Amino acid sequence: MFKIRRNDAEVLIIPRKHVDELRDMPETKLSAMDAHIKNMVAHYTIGNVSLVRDSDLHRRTLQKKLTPALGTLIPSLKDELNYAMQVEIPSCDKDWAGVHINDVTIGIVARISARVFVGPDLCRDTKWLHTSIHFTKSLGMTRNLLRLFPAALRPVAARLLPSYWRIYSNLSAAQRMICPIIRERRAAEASNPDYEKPNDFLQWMMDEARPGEDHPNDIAHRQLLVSLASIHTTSMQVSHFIYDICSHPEYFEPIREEIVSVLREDGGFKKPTLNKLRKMDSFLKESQRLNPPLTMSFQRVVRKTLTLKDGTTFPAGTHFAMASDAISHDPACLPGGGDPEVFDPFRYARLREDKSRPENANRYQFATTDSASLHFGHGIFACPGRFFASNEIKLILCHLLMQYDFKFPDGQSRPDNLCYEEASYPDPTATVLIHKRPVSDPVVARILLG
Ligand code: HEM
Repeated sequence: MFKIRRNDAEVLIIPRKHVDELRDMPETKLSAMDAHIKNMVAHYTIGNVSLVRDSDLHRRTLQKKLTPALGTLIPSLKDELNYAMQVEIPSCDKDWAGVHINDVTIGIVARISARVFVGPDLCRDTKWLHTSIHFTKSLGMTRNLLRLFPAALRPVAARLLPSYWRIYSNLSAAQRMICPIIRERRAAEASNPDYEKPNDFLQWMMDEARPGEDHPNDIAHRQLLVSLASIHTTSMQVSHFIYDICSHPEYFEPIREEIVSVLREDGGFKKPTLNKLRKMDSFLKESQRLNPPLTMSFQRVVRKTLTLKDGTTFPAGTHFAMASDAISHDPACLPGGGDPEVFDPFRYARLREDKSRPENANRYQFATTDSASLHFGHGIFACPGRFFASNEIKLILCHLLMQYDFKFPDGQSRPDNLCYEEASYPDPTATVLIHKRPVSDPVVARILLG
């Protein structure tokens, strides 16, 4: 056990052996949200901290409404994806085009997520797309800068940062766009017994909201917080995948063969289709293992002094985390053995297909967490959007990989990731070359393009 000193806080790194005892401890004892609030410097970046501290409306809605609806969302995600690819990918039919792939993936993810979050009209509104993307950028920048200042100076420092003011102008813009929609929907529901409610995350939050959680301004703010939690995390994963497959081009064919075989077998994107893409799932997990979004995860703040079974005591207020990146590089934590420094994208697929271990079939998936795989967190406060993220990423990759070839420009290799404190990002300035390819299988072409 050791402490690391971040610019703004001391974080205790605890051993992996404790994670199973801690994973399901209730918020009253151990708080994931208190850690998020500290990490986000939320008194400045969110402002109304009680929105997230005293209510879990968006987490509840993700778990109770979004995840169970995943199978039914594929047609609208796919529809928006075809449109998003036309808008976000430059023309490259005749020749290779250079792109900053991270810009492309942010654009695509923001658009298709918005289709599910706010419905078919607002998701094509460039003002909404700009607001949801730039809210995250401004908030991230403000958080990083404010972490450099002692708490006493933050009230002054925040007001000197243009990014701080941008957070609140993005929030006002979101409220101006979302609040009238909420009011219209409520009025329609109250006045028309045959009113059919829209099937989007905004509506699910409206339905799920308890008294005190239902003010339109707060729902709009939450909608931005869900964008914050989802757009950049998901698009970074797609960018890492593209960087990794360009570094290991021998994997294009096996992944494409799997897509063709699964789509032909199912005749389209049916409910189980994306789960059948085991090689792609394994590639994603390996890519995340070596390029995690955070080097330390499972961050929690102890609310009441806590004594574990082995006598270890954490005083109230302790902020701890697991060294999730170091764990990913520990040979003892690598399922199936092997060298953790080697990029072996099908290592998890092989484990799942091992007929002598039928219990493995549903383990080691991209979206599953365990004490050795902590990049979505773990336990009751693990990322509630990870199943949606996994589906969305696979759908995007099926379309991108079947319709485009990718490679690095001559002489360029995988760009190093950028790091700031515990956060790590794919280099947004690296260029990838992209070229349209024909989808030769007619069944797959109809499914993807239809
Ligand atoms: C590859 C993409 C993603 C990654 C790597 C990721 C990672 C994480 C991690 C590490 C946490 C903290 C978990 C913990 O402390 O145990 C988290 C929390 C969270 N994630 Fe994700 N996430 C992703 C996508 C998404 C998406 C798509 C959504 C929404 C649709 C989402 C919504 C959230 C929310 C709301 C929380 C805070 C949970 C709370 O309220 O306690 N995430 N995520």
